[in-house]
Amino acid sequence: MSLISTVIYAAIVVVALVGAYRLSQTGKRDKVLPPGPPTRPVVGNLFDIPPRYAHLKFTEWSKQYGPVISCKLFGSTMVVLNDAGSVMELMDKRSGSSSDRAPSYINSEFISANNHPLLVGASRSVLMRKIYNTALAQRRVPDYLPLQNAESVVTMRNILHDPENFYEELRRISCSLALTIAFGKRAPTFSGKDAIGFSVEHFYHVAHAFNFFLEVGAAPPLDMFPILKYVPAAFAEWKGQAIKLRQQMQQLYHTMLLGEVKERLQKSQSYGCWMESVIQRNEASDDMMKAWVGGGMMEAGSDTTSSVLLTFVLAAVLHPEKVSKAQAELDAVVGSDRSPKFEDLESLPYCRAFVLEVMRWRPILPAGVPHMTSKDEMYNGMLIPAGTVLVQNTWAVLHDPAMHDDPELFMPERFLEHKYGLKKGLPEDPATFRNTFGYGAGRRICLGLYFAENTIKVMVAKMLWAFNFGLKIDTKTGKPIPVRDDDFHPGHITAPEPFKCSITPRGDAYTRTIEEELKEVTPMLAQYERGISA
Ligand code: HEM
Repeated sequence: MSLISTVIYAAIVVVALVGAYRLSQTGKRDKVLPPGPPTRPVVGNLFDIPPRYAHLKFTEWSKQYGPVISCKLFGSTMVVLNDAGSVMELMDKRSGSSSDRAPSYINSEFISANNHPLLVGASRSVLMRKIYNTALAQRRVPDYLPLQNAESVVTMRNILHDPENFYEELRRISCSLALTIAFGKRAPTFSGKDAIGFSVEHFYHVAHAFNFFLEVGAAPPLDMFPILKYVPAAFAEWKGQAIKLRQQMQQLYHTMLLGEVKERLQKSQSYGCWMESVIQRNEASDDMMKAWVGGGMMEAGSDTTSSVLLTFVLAAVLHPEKVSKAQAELDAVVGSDRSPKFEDLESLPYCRAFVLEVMRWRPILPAGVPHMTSKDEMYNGMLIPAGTVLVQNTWAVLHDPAMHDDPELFMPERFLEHKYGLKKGLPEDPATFRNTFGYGAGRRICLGLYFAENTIKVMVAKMLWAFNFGLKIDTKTGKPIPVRDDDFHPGHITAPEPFKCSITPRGDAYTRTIEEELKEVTPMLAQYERGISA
């Protein structure tokens, strides 16, 4: 063997050994990282994280390894924060370095061209958040109270007439409110199409398809193995699905919704809605961004609010004794001649506590929306490297037995005894806890928080005032149909799986008031019914 071939041979051996060593280290947890479940070579903890209810697994691990745990997914690191202290320190206080999002190849290259407000990186999110704040800032949201009140009256009336349809109705109102603010028109029914062909049903169909597509397993792990991007379309089913979804979303957000507003402005007409000002102020970089700003408001606002309202119905069905307490309060403060309004909430502490407990008991984004760190951070002697996916385990924070008595129990009373629903004696200091963990953290905290809170408070107060809730009786067996308190559908936004229940008016006086109030709000809502075909 010549000297040259010996050198080449030796080099090949070295490269192979280095490669083998690197591969054997892939998926391994470095000692400086937060602790976590044992890793496997190469894949790390990939197969330990269940695709369904991952937040429960993280909570279980946190009992074994401590409140801050890490998981390895091939070469990437994920850190899960399971208590209030670590979320407030790392995500709230140090939000300058924890407000990025992990890149998603499918979203940026195929679907939204990096325009989805929830998924954009930290720097682009600054512009998007500025645009959203022109509609959703705390000082703006009182403007929407008359609309929220009127739509809630419609919902009470629709449930009164068709109680079995409560699931669709709660989805309708949540979507209709976002639609009205953004595009200046309402959606009076779930399935009906308006003049441009928009329907709530179709909107949820497309939004759910997008959510499911981004879930682990729906497409190959392209962000971890970029080489998979180059697999020809004939062998990669996901490419065809992604292209179809992009077409559907562009048709809905760009052609239909944005197109309608632009056409109106070209004719010098105006509904005075937020998207008109987004177009006129021209802050968004291009039309695609404008379309996603509008569509994103609908997406971020509809499924979330409706999931909380559906969770409320579930809690009300399972806890009639708590409903009775709220009704006693409502009868004393409001009576039956009118339904409660937002202004009454000041005098309705039990109803407010009911809302807070619904959101604590079953948070609808139990594992939040993951952030990504942009620089190394140390926390209690552990390293959280730049590029770590940071998960706020909202479920664990709100079910922490060190903070909450009997966290699994539905007990609005805990919020009467303590501002944050914590154990007696724990401080009521805003530096140690807050009631908004369900809305995320730091610089990426939900932009619709104030608006959503008002919708939920008004709706919950009105529903508690109007209806009794209970189990449905099976007409064949004469027995109540059981309802589970833990049957929530998978996905990062979760809601109770459809369930049967009985929702009945509390009496004739309440029914009469609902019908009367419907007449009062109808003219106000009519202004948002332009362009709605029969
Ligand atoms: C109860 C209802 C709602 C809940 C529980 C909720 C929860 C959340 C959560 C957990 C996030 C991610 C925060 C983070 O990354 O830390 C988020 C983001 C967001 N939410 Fe909400 N949300 C609700 C309603 C709404 C509504 C009604 C709107 C608009 C009308 C809205 C608009 C947004 C937007 C635009 C973002 C993206 C913020 C960003 O990534 O910078 N949300 N929401």
